[in-house]
Amino acid sequence: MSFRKEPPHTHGNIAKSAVVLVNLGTPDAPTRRALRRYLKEFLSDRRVVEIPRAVWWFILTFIILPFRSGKSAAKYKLIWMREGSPLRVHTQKQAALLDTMLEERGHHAVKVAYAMRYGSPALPQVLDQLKAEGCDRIAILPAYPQYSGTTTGSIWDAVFAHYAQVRNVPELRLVKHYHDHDGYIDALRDSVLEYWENHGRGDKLVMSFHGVPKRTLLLGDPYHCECHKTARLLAERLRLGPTDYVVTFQSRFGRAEWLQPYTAGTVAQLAREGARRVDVLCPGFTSDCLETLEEINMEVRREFEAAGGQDYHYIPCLNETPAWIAGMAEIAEQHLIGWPTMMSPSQRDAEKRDADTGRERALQLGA
Ligand SMILES: C=CC1=C(C)c2cc3[nH]c(cc4nc(cc5[nH]c(cc1n2)c(C)c5CCC(=O)O)C(CCC(=O)O)=C4C)c(C)c3C=C
Ligand SMILES: [Fe+2]
Ligand SMILES: [Fe+2]
Repeated sequence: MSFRKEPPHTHGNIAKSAVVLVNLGTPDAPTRRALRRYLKEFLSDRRVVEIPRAVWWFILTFIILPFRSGKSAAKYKLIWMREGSPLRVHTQKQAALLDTMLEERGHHAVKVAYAMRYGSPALPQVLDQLKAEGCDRIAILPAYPQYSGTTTGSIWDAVFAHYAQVRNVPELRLVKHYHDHDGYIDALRDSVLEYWENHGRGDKLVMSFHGVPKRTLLLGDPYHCECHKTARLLAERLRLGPTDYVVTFQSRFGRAEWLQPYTAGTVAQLAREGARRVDVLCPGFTSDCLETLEEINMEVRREFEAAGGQDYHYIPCLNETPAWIAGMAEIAEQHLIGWPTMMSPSQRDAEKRDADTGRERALQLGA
């Protein structure tokens, strides 16, 4: 096996640190063609669909891609923003704001980049670019607060697969999860309280998380428990009683059983039981995306109204809210400990002078 082309090693380089905010990925355009490319990459990941490869290849190629690409493109068209897909727009803005926030907190020597697990900007390209810029310390921050093998585990696969081809591998830190981190829970609490202050409050708060097949829970994936812990902590912070909120799972894909209760069925049931108003929050998504803006704010709203519900409120994701940017900075800081992130430009110059002296010494020694 050959390795990727490595920039020549030079003595005296000051290693820079970087945080890479990694999200799922999204199509480049709301078109059938772009959806086909995106879904093919996403759904070919054996972390995402765990059925025998040959069987799945057949189903994906001849059933899912031909039928789903067009249907999904139509859904993306409904939520597409002037600047592009909401998921990418928010992730990009979050990364830029996190960069500024870390700078304000004194971390002058950290760069923040963003990447996608599927689609663009592709994680391997971003990691290559950071290497070219001299970043030799990389912290990977997934956009998923709760760990699941299907999401965070898959990001690790991509990171390891990339560095398996690299000779000079940077120092790495991987943020596994922050489902119970104060910075995240407090940001969620603030966003719900602000929403209630501006729009009043419903009979029930529905906390809807993206689902996964139930089988993954039975096989040891901690995702379900982490979602429930997030919900419990948020409910405590909001001083909710056990009947004031419900935890549900959305976005079922395929025919197998997924984590229950399902969001759409629960919301319709609440309407039938006489709830006039529900407020729906998606705490597992840190950026608004297809699954929140179309599925929750459009499809599930219709189900609630069809079942006799009157007043349906969707509470937006954390997106670029200042509390969440501060929360992300706290999470990042905890994982940057021990790295020289606070070096000021003058300290960097001094360090460089020392390093240059070291280089001269190395040259004398013939290194
Ligand atoms: C938040 C965590 C997520 C988990 C866990 C997750 C698991 C998972 N998803 C699918 C299938 C699809 N998901 C799709 C979109 C999508 N999924 C997440 C997040 C999680 N997925 C996000 C943020 C998005 C939105 C992306 C965007 O562009 O806005 C889609 C594509 C959309 C569609 O065609 O409906 C599919 C398909 C599986 C199978 C799975 C776990 C096994
Ligand atoms: Fe998904
Ligand atoms: Fe559990």
